[in-house]
Amino acid sequence: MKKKFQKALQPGQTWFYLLFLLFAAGGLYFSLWYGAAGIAVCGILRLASLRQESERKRQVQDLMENIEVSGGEIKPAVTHSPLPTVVALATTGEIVWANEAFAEISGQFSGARHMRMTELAPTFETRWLIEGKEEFPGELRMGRRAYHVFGSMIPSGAGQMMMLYFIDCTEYVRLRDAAETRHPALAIIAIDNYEELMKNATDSEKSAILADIDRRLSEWTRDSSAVLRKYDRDKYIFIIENAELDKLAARKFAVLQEVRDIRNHEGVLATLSIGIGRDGETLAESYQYAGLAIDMALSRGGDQAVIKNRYTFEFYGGLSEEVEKRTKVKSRVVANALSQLIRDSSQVLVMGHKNSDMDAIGAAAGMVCAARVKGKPVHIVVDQQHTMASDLIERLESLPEYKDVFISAEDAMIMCDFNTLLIVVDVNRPGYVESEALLQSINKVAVIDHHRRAADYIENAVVSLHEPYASSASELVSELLQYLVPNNDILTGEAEAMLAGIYLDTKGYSTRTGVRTFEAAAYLRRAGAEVSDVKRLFQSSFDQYMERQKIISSARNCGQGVIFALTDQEIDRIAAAQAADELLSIIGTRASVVAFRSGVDMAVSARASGQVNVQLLMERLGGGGNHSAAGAQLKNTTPEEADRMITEAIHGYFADQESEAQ
Ligand SMILES: Nc1ncnc2c1ncn2[C@@H]1O[C@H](COP(=O)(O)O[C@H]2[C@@H](O)[C@H](n3cnc4c(N)ncnc43)O[C@@H]2COP(=O)(O)O)[C@@H](O)[C@H]1O
Ligand SMILES: [Mn+2]
Repeated sequence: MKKKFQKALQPGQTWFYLLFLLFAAGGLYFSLWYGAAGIAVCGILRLASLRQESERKRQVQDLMENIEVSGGEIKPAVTHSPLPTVVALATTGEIVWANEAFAEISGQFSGARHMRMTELAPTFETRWLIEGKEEFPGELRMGRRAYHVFGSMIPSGAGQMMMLYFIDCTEYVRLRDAAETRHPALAIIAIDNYEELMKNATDSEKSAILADIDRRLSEWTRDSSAVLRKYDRDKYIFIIENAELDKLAARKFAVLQEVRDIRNHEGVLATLSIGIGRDGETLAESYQYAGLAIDMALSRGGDQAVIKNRYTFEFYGGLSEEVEKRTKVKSRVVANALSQLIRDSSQVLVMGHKNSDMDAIGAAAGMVCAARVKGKPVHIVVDQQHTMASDLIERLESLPEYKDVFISAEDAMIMCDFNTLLIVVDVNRPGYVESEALLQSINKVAVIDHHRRAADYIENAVVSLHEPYASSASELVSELLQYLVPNNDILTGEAEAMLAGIYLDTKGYSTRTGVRTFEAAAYLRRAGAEVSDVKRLFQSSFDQYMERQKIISSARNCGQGVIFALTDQEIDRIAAAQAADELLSIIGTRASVVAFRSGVDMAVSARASGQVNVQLLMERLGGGGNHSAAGAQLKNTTPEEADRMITEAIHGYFADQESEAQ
């Protein structure tokens, strides 16, 4: 209604002139002259507009009559063509000419003229024509039917025109959609903690737990036409049609919560991981996607569902804390493979993440030790202007073995050859490594990391040790070193660097520690690391202490046990991380979030304990990290925008968690 009214009052429309005339006639009452002049102006304008309109019609007519194919006029052919055809103004989409076939499909025989294309087909747009393409992307819905639309631009005296042809594809779209909804997706379901659940259980308890999991899985799929089969003691294969899968996804894979209610006599909860592959060209490809998805679910800590399609991963769940589930066999196998790789390479480069910290540098020092003992030239690639480990780097640089070991990414690019081995530590996302260009230039890459995976991770690594249950990259490297070098070949400075990495990520052995963490620490202690020397690396400067206190004083309680502090000041990343750590120690706090300015961006550090997963919270802001420590970088964002975005992310996270729990 509003649109019609606006259109009626546009210049060129009869109503516009009638209204004008009414006002001018009203003027007669006040002054004969002004009234008469008004009526005359209105008449002149109307005449001019009629002339313009008829000129435009003539030009369009000319245009239609002058379109020729092989020298023959096609106007009658186009007019009577069974192919619905339209000529419309490119600027407004106003239809200036339509043939009989278009009038039939649009149901607007004479009325189609002067209507806009979007009035007939709301999703119509012209970007494809402007970009020089000949086909509208996807299908255009008009009424209850779907069309493939082809077209081109035609310059004319009446302005830029577009000529559009419509081919009915309703039946094709119906068949394709039906095939897509019935297309099978494949899933692998794994009991995450089978060993732990069954440990010390009697035979009857084991059977009861497994029967309970089987029953809950069957009930979950009962109303669908899915097929569920157990193929190993702790694994199931699951085949389901896409439409049914969408329903399970909409209910956030409720079986994850259902199974979490099962516990053994020691109180260990059962958790599942579900890896789903969909949209593969073949069943085999969907199965391959399912394999990647289950690996992804497990490497993010389990207790979640991951869907992998042709383009991306989607994540559901993952709220519980990860449970340690590692074997030393993997470390030994990786150590052997790394040893071989180092021996076969011309040189070794080691690289951590951007804004490297003591864990990244400590782990890198461990790898330098392995390469040095094997007699290979080795360097650590680091941006010394942007590091949180400058004191540690300085200490290492004072050792004769570390003279010229630290180099910039630019120098590394010049230095590397086709037989260089690049070892990436403490990071698995390509966009977060110290130098993405270097990562892309080297084809022999090994990855050693303890962070949960996000949708993008370094693919095609020749060797990968990825353990989200480990406290730190330094813990993993210490474990590898036990198989790679004799104990007395490790320099005290290297052992202390790795111990500093463990100390950092466990916050002085208070979080994320497992038996293996202490074993690694004991090994480093035997290699000569002094705990008091390590602790000295963590002393804050007076400025850092004051910055930390300043940000803590801006904290506010967001409810749900979340404390949020934001400052528009540019502060040291370490001070922000420490503030987030400290806020978490307030009684009743389940998560802390600290945001601060970093150039034109806003940086975020988040920490959590227990049930809150700050990795999922930070992923809402494009960041990542681990269950209990995560971060994000909000590009080109003001403090006010960051405040709004973070608050929304916190509310969104808890709203999702509540809907999942229902
Ligand atoms: N933009 C991002 N995208 C993806 N992931 C990100 C992003 N920003 C951060 N992350 C990940 O989040 C966690 C936590 O990062 P953080 O900066 O909050 O904390 C790290 C260090 O800043 C902090 N740290 C360094 N030195 C000290 C110190 N002397 N005292 C206290 N704290 C310190 O420790 C955190 C180390 O994290 P790690 O790299 O995971 O070991 C992190 O995973 C980022 O990768
Ligand atoms: Mn790190």
